[in-house]
Amino acid sequence: MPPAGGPAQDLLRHDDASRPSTAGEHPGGLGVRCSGVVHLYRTFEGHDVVALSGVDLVIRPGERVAFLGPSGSGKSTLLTLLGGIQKPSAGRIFLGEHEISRMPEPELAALRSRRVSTMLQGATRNLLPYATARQNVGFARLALTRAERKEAVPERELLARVGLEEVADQVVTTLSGGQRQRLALACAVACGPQLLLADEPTSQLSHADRDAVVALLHDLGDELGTTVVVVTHAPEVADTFPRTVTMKGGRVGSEGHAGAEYVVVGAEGVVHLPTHLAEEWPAGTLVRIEPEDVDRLVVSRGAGDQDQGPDRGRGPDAGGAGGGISETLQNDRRHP
Ligand SMILES: Nc1ncnc2c1ncn2[C@@H]1O[C@H](COP(=O)(O)OP(=O)(O)OP(=O)(O)O)[C@@H](O)[C@H]1O
Repeated sequence: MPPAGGPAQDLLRHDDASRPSTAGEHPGGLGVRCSGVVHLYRTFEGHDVVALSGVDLVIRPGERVAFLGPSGSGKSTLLTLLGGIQKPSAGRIFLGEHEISRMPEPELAALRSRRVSTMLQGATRNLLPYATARQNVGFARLALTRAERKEAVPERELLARVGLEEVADQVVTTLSGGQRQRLALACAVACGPQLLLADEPTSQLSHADRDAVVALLHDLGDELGTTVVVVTHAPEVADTFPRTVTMKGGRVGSEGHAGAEYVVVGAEGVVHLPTHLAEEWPAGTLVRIEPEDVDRLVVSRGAGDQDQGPDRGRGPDAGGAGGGISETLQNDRRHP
């Protein structure tokens, strides 16, 4: 297994210090700001599906974030919006100073080809299947000028750094799943992006391939300051990211920072209950919210709820202790 264990600067930097590389420019990361982002899909039958229902999110330049959340919660949709692949139905998205939600397509295409790389779910969706590994990297670099291409890390060297030197001239269809994913990553970083978005980059990989891909993603962040956002279902992958954003029902439900989990207050003061409580206190349940002090709320399901809540027909044993489950919510000001 290749460079995963190697020094961080090995990923893209050219060995010959006298020859500058695209990677050597250290362009830094691109920050992201989403405000009230809503996205609807129209199905063939003409129904609207609400994929995102009001996402407010800020990602700082150079941050590394893992998007988590149940299937259908909107992770992939949000990633494609950040990558400028789709435009939101409503709301605003900024990458750095640029508002991509209103950007004309030619400008958006330039951003996508030079500054933002999106790895779609499934390595082969990002690759030309009947081209060789080396040709794929060459294709990914078409947006570079001739001079920039000359300065960039040579294709073979880039492939060596993701452990694919031996298979540089093999066509994609002959590569293993892990090799394809590493090739997709090499293509994604080939122009030295400032924002890398990767949807399930480790799904269906062996543990060794998964760890190698994750290490490469972090190397990119270390080396170029690239902002890295991944969608993942794998706790082993999420654990390597300093920040997690958990999507719930089309918006940001909670965030993890340095191992602590925070519920996120949404528009109009809406918060999601922790999952274990949401099951016991179904939608429509009446709760009391009482301030205990300035940074603490007590949320309790009162006795009256048994008569008024939506589960009133479920009997006294259904869900929770009618007389007094309570949860204390604390606004932790240590949160960055
Ligand atoms: N092309 C589409 N047409 C219609 N509905 C769609 C389309 N793509 C996604 N959806 C719907 O939008 C919602 C969000 O989907 P999305 O794929 O973003 O969620 P996700 O959290 O990434 O799910 P998963 O973890 O399964 O990939 C889901 O209800 C999904 O069925």
